[in-house]
Parts: sequence; C-alpha cells; structure tokens
Amino acid sequence: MTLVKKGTFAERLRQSADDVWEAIFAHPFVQGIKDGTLPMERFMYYMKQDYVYLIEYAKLFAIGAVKANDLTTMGWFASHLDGTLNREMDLHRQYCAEIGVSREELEKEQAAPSNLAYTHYMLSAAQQGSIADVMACLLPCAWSYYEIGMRLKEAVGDLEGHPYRAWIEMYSSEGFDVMVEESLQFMNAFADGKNEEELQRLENHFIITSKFEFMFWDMSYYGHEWPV
Ligand SMILES: Cc1ncc(CO)c(N)n1
Repeated sequence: MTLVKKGTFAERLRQSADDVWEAIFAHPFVQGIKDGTLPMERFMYYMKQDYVYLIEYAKLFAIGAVKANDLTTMGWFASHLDGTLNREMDLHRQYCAEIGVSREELEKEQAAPSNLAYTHYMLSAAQQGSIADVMACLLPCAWSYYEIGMRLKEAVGDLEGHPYRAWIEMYSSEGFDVMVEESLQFMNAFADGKNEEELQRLENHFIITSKFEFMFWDMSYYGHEWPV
C-alpha cells in the first residue's frame, strides 16, 4: 500500500506525521464513508467545502509551474492544475448535480474557518518559498487521500451499491497512485542538497498541512463554523 521508499526524505516526512495520519484514518468521518453510515447531509457539506478548497489548492499547482526550473516539472504541475480543475472537481459537480446543487451554488460556498486557514497557509508558504515548499504543502493532500482510498477499498471489498463508491474509486484509482508516486519523487529531488534547517522547514509544512487535513475531516463531521 505504501509507495514510499526507505531512506528517502519522503519517508522521513511520512514518519514525522504518522500519529496525525493515524488519527485521520480513525476519524469518524473517514470511518463513516467506509461503513456507508456517514449521513449524506454531512458528506454534501464536505463536498461543497472541498469544492472551494480545490479552487485554492489548484493554485498551488499554478505556483509550482511558475517556480519550476525545467519543462518536465513545469508540465507536471500544469497537468495537475488541469486534473484538479477539470477532473477531480467534476466528481464534486456530478455528486452535487445529483442532489440538485448547481455549479454556481458550489462556487458561491463560503469557506469555513479551518478550510480558509488551510488554503491560506499553503498559498502563503508556496508564494514565499521555493518549489520544495510548494511540494511539501501539497503532499499530505494527495498522499493521505490515496492511503485513505486504498484502505477503504480494501476494507469494503465489493463497492457495488456503496453510497460513496465514486469517491472511494476516485482516490484508489490507478491514475491517482501514479500522481502520488511522482509527487514523492519530486519531493525527494527538491529536498536533495538542502541543509537541515531547510529540511526542517519542509517537514514543518508537511506536519502542519497534515494537521489541517485532520481539521478538514473534523470540520466536515462536526461543522465548525465562525463563532460569531
Ligand atoms: C481537503 C482535501 N485534501 C486533499 C484532497 C485530495 O485532492 C481533497 N480533495 N481535499
């Protein structure tokens, strides 16, 4: 299941946030997707918040394309900017269309506080930092979803008739594992030659964005809103 290679910087990152990731896997929202017991109303709240999240997340790929030092890297970021906007977000548009939520309504959704904090943290780190900072912020998103997707697919087995089938299939699909694997390779290459202080900054981005991933699930389950 794990794509990470021993002794790499990506392995160090994964280990540094392991407790956070275990808390994510055990979260009642994630467990509820697996069991199919998650109320659809919570899932739709999550999808709407995720839609506005993905608009900002996609900008990280655009920043990565600007900060890339070669055409292969630039092309990779450009293709995932396209993939996020035109494929991943299609899943959201389709789910929402099925229950009568239009594209316009999705785009008008206001980000809840944890969502806003998460995307702004990433955008600020990406704008101030190098391409390595961009990747350290992006990694927990795709990689933790991949591990969730794989775990859920394995636990559920036959997805026929499962209420969250399309979601589980998307994040456990073959294209997605390639994307994660390539992200890990890029992360290792970008970290190459960096001193310990810089590596710690990258590790900190990884841990913080992993914690924001947990908060996103928590917010979607309990509905944390602005206090006033
Ligand atoms: C909050 C969040 N993190 C990661 C992903 C995976 O792209 C997503 N769709 N939403």
